[in-house]
Amino acid sequence: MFYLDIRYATANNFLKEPLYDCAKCLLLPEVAEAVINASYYFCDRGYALKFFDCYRPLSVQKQMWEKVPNPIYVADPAVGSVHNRGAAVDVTLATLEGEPVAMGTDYDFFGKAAHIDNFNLPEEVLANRKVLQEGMLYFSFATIQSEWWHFNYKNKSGAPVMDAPLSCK
Ligand SMILES: C[C@@H](N)C(=O)N[C@H](C)C(=O)O
Ligand SMILES: [Zn+2]
Repeated sequence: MFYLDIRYATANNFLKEPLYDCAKCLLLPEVAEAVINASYYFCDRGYALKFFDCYRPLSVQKQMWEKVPNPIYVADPAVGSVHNRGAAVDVTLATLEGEPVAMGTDYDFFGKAAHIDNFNLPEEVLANRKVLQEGMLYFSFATIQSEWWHFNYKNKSGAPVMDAPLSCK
C-alpha cells in the first residue's frame, strides 16, 4: 500500500506553481519493483509509503535550479538529478490510513532541520527517520545528507537523463 502526494503537480511546492500536468510516480522498472517490495516491508510494520516525487523531467530540474541554485538541495541540471533518470524517490512514512508521520520538517524544507545528520530533534522524529532510512536502505536506496525524504536507487547515477513530460494522456 502506498499514497501519492505529488507536490510538483500542485502549487504546494517551493516554486509555488504546478510543474507537472499529472500527479503520477514513474520509475525505471527495476526501481519500481524495489519500491513495491519496500511498500510491503513497511506495511508489515504498520506504515505506508507516501511519495512526493519520482521521475522528474530535466526541464523541471532547470526551473528548480533557477529558483534554488544550490546543489545541496537541488541537483545541477548540467549534471542531472537521479530523479531525471527515473531512479530517485522523495518519500515519507504515513500510517496505513494515510495520516502523516512526524519527520521534523515539511517536504522540501531546505535547511539544517531536514539534514539526516542533525540529531537535535525530538526522539519521535529521529525514530521515524530511522525506520524510513533503514527500510529504504534494505531495498538498496541510499540517503543524501541534506534531505531526509530523498533516496537514490543504487548504481543509477549514470542512467540516461530524460525530459519526457509527466502527462496524464
Ligand atoms: C528538490 C528536491 N526535492 C530534490 O529532489 N533534491 C535533490 C538534491 C535533487 O534535485 O536531485
Ligand atoms: Zn529528491
